[in-house]
Amino acid sequence: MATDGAHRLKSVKSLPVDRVVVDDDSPYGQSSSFLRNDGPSVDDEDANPSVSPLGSALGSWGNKRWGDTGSYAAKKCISLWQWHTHVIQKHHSWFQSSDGNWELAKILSISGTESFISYSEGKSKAGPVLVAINPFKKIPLYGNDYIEAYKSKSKDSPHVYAIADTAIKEMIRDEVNQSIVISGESGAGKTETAKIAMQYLAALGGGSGIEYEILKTNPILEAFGNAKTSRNNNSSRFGKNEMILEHEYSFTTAFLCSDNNKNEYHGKLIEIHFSETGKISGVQIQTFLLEKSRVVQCTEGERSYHSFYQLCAGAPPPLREKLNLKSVHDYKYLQQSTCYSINGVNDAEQFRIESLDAVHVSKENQENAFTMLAAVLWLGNVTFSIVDNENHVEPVIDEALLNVSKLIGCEADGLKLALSTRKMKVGNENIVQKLTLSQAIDTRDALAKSIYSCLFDWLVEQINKSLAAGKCRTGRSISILDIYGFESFDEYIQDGIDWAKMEFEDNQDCLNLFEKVMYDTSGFLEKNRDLLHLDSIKLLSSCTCELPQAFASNMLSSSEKPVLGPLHKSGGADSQKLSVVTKFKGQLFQLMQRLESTTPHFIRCIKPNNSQSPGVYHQGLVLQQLRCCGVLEVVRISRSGFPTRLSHQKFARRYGFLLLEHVALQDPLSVSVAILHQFDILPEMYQIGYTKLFFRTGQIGKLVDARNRTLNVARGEKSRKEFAILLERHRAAVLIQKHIKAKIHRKRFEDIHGASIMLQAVIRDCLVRRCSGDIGLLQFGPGKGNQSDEVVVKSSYLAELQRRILKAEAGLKEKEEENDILLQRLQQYESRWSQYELKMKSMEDVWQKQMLSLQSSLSIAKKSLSLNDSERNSDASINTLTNDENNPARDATNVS
Ligand SMILES: Nc1ncnc2c1ncn2[C@@H]1O[C@H](COP(=O)(O)OP(=O)(O)OP(=O)(O)O)[C@@H](O)[C@H]1O
Repeated sequence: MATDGAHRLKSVKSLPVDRVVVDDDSPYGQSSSFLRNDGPSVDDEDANPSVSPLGSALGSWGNKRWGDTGSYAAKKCISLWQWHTHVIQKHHSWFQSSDGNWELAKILSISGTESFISYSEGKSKAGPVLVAINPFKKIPLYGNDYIEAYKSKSKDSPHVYAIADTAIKEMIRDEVNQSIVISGESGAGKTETAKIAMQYLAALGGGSGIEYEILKTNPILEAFGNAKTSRNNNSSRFGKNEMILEHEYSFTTAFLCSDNNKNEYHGKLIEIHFSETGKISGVQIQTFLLEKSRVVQCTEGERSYHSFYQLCAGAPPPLREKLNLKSVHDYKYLQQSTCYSINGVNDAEQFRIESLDAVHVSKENQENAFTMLAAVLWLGNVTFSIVDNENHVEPVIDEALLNVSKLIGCEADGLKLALSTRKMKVGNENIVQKLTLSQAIDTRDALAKSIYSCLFDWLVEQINKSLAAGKCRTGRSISILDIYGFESFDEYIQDGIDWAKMEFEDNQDCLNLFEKVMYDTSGFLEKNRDLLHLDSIKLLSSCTCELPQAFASNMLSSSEKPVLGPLHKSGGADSQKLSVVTKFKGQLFQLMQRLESTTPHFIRCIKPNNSQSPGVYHQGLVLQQLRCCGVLEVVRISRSGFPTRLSHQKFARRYGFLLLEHVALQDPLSVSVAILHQFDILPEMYQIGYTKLFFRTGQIGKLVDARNRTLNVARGEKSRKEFAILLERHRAAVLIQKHIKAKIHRKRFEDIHGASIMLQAVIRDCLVRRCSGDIGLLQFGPGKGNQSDEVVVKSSYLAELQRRILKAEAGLKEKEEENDILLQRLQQYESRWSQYELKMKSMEDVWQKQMLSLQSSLSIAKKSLSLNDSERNSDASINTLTNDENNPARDATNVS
């Protein structure tokens, strides 16, 4: 899905110069005009039915400003494609070539109704919305290498990873919760995209092992919440809203107008919590109404929930025996559609209890859950026989009825009564009303639907308990939602912002119409009346099995809540007023509340064909989705609203240090205003609220860049200081070394010198004594001296000589040892010295790099300054669509 080509709105190959006549049937404009409004438009009120010829259209573009600072105010009526084209280059446009395909091309010249164009390589980003086309096959664009590439920013092409990366980085940087809103029609790839986003977040925020458990929630939710539909073999029946598809404004209106019989809204919100260190600390899953009707009825070619088929095919023999499981062909709820299998899917293999193990659902609870699945299947086989001439019925006591009562743990008679009678209070009297066949079938099906949906909710609750964020929770989270979000005005109003300055197409009228109108619920809402009568709830609460009891108590407690729910005790006129609309509104309100505090990022999934085939691209279908999906709406809202919001405190704290004059002691509002002035932010580009500052798309980018640059300079300053200290140390070390070396050498010299002198003295002494002995002999003469005395003198002299020699040798040895020690010290000093040298070298490298990066940021800043100047004087709006770091437009993702 996220190939480069896939993320382009359309991949275009280079073709030779061609000659085309602008097609009157262009989906981007119905005549040769580029200003026809035949799709989602920037501003409908400017739609001009009197079309302009191509030449003048181009001419008029040349005078328009579509940059960040001008486009919000410009009122033009151009189609999405034209808009993109225009953003790329004003002389580019989309043309239909002879093979019927639409290609981006450069207009070389125009002659009358003919234009000479050159097809070119087209790259078009859809601003704050990532457009992801489902490839319907595995593509090598995911996994660790890609995660690393996006993490290190060595890749920045549009990708789900890029969106997830931005979300996680903005969460940490801004300390604001983020949301990734994934929308698209059934089969467009929302579920897969959500998984890919989760994969990235798990890789970046993983480490504790919880990321593995989080990823394991997907197979569980898919088994119990997904089913094969005509549009998607693995369609989430809790994570989608088929009604959006047909109506672009909002799902609220779409819901009303839908001709889809299911009339059920589905949704899923996965909230991933992070610890202070940016690691995942837990997850919270919120699912909205499950498509319950699928449990008891599904249309031709579709299937019920995967869990039923997986259980029947994959349950091990002991479990099979315990639940008295049969083949899928034997269950009436599954028989209706005559579709039992999915091409290429082995249901037995999909029966994977290790996922339940991974999220710590106990073996006992796993078996309880499978028992409920079997009970639902057997309920569908319960039949009725007419017992009187008023068409009243009673369930047939057969294998099905007995199995149900055994599986849920109730008496067969109790079940029989609950399915065929209804206790009512008329006045002060309690009466028992027998049910007709259709009423009994409704009651049976309502019980089956309730058991299944309660089971689903219970499973989600188990997952949430198991993966709840513990003490490490910081309150920061990224929510992944596969449904639309839209701008809320409440925040503007609360902050005193004049939101009349924003040109929104408000659908409040639709909402109002939708709410204050009284609907006749019979017929329209018939299928949504999952009314479970008190008798059935009482039956469940009387069951001996744990789960039915828990379901009953949940249903009773939710029925006591003031918000209208699916359950009404009376089952009378009041419950008829109960509408899906009310339920939907409550859910929507909660969702909006939750999302309002987040910075949203949008991914729009596109289905390239309806046959779920790889390599097949239906232009019309894609165009229709682009038109209906609201991509343009999101872009428009993000550009016309004030999507970037920061409290005065936060803004002052973050950017205050950039101020040239010292205003640190002033209040945050004054600091904020001073910053805005210093950076020449045009007054129409922001609004100052009571508590927050509101910025139009792209404005904050300038400040972010300045902040980063200044912080980089500060980092350079720090390195310089460190370098100076090291240099000083280095010099000191050299000096010390010099002195030590000199001292060592001097000492060595003195020692050797001393030893030599001593040796010389000893030898001289020896020689002198030898001479003096001879003289003595001569002097005393033989008669005067005594021979033995002479021997004594000589031997004592020799002994003295030896003693002195030994002493001199010992002295020498001692000196040598001292020398060794000194040499060792010298070596130590030398090795320390080389370490210092290495450190110095690396510091020099760092220093060099920092100098280079500073130089390059300086030149970028200079360039962007000169670009900004030239942008102000031209209509270039190219930058507004890119999410480039240096591009202010990246803030466009901050749409609420
Ligand atoms: N990125 C992808 N790579 C490969 N195949 C994909 C990708 N995205 C979607 N698909 C294929 O398309 C099918 C439908 O996708 P997915 O179930 O995510 O659609 P969806 O929009 O969630 O539909 P629904 O609203 O019905 O639940 C998937 O089962 C898968 O076969």
